[in-house]
Amino acid sequence: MNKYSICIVGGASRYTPDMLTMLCNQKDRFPLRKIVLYDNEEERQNLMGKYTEVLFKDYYPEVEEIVYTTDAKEAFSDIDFALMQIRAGRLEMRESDEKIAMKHGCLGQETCGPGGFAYGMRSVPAVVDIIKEIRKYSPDSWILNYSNPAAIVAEATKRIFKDDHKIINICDMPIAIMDMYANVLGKTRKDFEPRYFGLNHFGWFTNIYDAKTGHDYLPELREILKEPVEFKTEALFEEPSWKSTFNFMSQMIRDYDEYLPNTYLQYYLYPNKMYKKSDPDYTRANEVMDGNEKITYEHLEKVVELGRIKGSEYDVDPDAGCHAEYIVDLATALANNTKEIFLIITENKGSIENLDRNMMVEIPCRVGVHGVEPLTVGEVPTFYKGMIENQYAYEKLTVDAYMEGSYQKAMKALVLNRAVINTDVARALLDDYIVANKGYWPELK
Ligand SMILES: NC(=O)c1ccc[n+]([C@@H]2O[C@H](COP(=O)([O-])OP(=O)(O)OC[C@H]3O[C@@H](n4cnc5c(N)ncnc54)[C@H](O)[C@@H]3O)[C@@H](O)[C@H]2O)c1
Ligand SMILES: O=P(O)(O)OC[C@H]1O[C@H](O[C@H]2[C@H](O)[C@@H](O)[C@@H](O)O[C@@H]2CO)[C@H](O)[C@@H](O)[C@@H]1O
Ligand SMILES: [Mn+2]
Repeated sequence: MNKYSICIVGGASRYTPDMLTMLCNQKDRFPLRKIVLYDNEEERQNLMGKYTEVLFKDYYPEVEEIVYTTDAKEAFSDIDFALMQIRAGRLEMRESDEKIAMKHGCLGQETCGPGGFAYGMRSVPAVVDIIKEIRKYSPDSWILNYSNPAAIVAEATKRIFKDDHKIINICDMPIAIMDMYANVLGKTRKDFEPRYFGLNHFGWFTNIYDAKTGHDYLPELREILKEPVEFKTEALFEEPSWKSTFNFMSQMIRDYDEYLPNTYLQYYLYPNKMYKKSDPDYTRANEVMDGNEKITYEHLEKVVELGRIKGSEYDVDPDAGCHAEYIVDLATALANNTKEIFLIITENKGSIENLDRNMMVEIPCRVGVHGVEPLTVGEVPTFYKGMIENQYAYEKLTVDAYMEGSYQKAMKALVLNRAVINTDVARALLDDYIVANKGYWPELK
């Protein structure tokens, strides 16, 4: 079997440790010869690199080369897969995005509403620069991007890297939701074959088929989930804001008579409620900085200090997060031609018959050595069509604003966003974001 060389871009991300554990667990079906961590923050990168050395010494000694670097040439030469998870401006800028939105009376969220717009304008140039570097040194590598806001990043990569079918944009929220369904029904996510349509963080499950029998679990799931249920989940989702998000699915299911919604729709269908639920002085960015990020980094320090991990009090959870599993599943499908179905953010090209062919939709696709092959979705009903077209126009205008350096397009994008709507609010938001994002955003004229 081939052995692969992979680079984790944003190597010091708090998602990297779970990813590394998952790679150790999957060595039989996705064996590695080399792993590279690339980040632009040297200190964090070195700690993650040293942690990788300890972890792989104990769990993956077969890997011939471990590299951690801030140098693009060193990072991107001789790689088969780049797994991209950068956060331009880090959590400090996420905090700024969320708090500026709240200051203007809009919900403060990292990928939805005005926060997602601000993050998109930072993320696109950073992701584009990195992809150009990757293409210089490893032109044939697969690039699996899940840097957010994935909808906007995907629209930009489609336009800028035309016909590069080896750039794939993905999100694991639907996977996490399917894990919840599986838990509720006493199954595993892999027992299901989903049907889904929409945009990233803006979509609906239409069917949850049994992968063997074809039985559709969606009607019974809708009945069960009309009230919040207890379900076994990863530690992160025990946090109050995630709990509240999963519980809120019940409200959406009671209010709408079809399908099962992505959790992120709460921000667009109930923006006022979501705004009132949030603390303008302590947003999700603060929770992550004080919680998950702190815990992750303290763990790394302890392991590196001890110099070993297997059998120690800091040993890894072999059941690492579904986020990591999904990425490795996808890489395996591309490498081993498994033809499994994944929900991917891809160009519509007629899959959803009554939506723009060029729209970057999130839909089921078969994945194999030739890349992503979308399944046919058919037509979507008027309500969903209207919602999606409005949101996609916002996403397109955001990318236009970035590419043309246009203040007008940026303002129009914000007005189209269901969490903003008012022109005076859009202008005020934009003016504050321009100041806060100096050095990250292109100049808008
Ligand atoms: N699509 C999804 O479903 C999904 C799921 C989880 C996380 N994410 C995304 O993954 C990313 C990482 O999230 P996180 O919370 O771990 O953030 P984080 O800040 O902990 O880690 C991101 C890392 O990227 C690095 N970075 C930033 N800009 C860079 C650049 N230009 N070049 C190289 N490295 C750079 C940072 O130094 C940091 O170490 C975010 O974009 C997040 O939204 C996406
Ligand atoms: O508020 P955060 O930073 O905790 O989460 C934001 C991300 O939320 C989703 O990702 C989940 C993922 O679905 C789950 O499997 C697990 O790994 O945790 C992630 C959350 O940290 C969402 O899909 C991402 O786009 C967000 O970045
Ligand atoms: Mn996502």
